[in-house]
Amino acid sequence: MSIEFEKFHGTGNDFVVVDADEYVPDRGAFAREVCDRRDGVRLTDGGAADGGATTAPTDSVGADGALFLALEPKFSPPRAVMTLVQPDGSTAAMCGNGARCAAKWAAERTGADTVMLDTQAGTRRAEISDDEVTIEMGAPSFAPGDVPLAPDREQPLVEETVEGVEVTAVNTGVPHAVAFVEDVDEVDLDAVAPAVRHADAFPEGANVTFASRRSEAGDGDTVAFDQRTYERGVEGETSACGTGAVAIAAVARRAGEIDGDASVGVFPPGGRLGVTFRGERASLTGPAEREFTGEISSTPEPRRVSEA
Ligand SMILES: N[C@H](CCC[C@H](N)C(=O)O)C(=O)O
Repeated sequence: MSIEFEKFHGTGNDFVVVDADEYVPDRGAFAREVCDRRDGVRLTDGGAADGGATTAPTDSVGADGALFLALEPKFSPPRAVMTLVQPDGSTAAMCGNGARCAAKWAAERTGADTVMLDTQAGTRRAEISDDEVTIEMGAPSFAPGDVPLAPDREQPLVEETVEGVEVTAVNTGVPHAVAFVEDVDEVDLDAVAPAVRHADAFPEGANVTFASRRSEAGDGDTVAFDQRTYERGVEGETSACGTGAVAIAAVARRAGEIDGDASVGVFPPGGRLGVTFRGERASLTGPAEREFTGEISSTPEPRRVSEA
């Protein structure tokens, strides 16, 4: 049994997108398999033909996650239920770049330029233009129960040292530990981030995001930051992370470093993301592109519990 997929990326954060109507009995096993950068997604013959492929990789390309999308086209605007299953088989409640890809996917199928996405972090409205998607990201929360922090914790975790790194904890749909440093490129992410990601302070783990302020902003931004994020579930650095970009802006805002209505440019290795706020609610803007389509020839069947 083969499964059709479309490969998208949002600022280099890349996803295998699968219509929820496809028969995938074990999504965790599927994601583990297709996201593998050594043995994961391959194009089958003809896979590029119907997708207007811009690239046709012959080798495995892997992905940062598998997005399962259940389209409900009868609503106006159309809706889609989004589930992100990560390379380790876990699900994440929200993904800013994945949501922008999901919105683009739904827009291509329906012709709509506004799409409502139902995520585990809430319903998010997305506006799609030719090359960019803007998505509502809700109000970032520093509340201990929302991040979440350890159950006995009553105060937000702000500028505290966790495993040797000074971080502030915020939930922007998923938990992030944000550290401001002089130069993100000087950080040995694989050396320092895993301990923070697994720290007792974060009972459900955390994505670990480093940021440094650029001396000058461009592109109409009031302020700009460089970003590098080590992601839970990927267990490594990704080329971009949308919830992380919002987390940087939210922490800088809380610290009084930027004005409430600032237009914030965030630069992960994969490009530029824009973050703005209306009141406490954030929006995220950036490119979302379909790269190619393909088929995966088989999907792992669910394992019996005794084999797991
Ligand atoms: N890359 C995503 C975030 C995924 C978060 C996930 N790694 C987790 O919380 O476990 C983004 O663009 O926002």
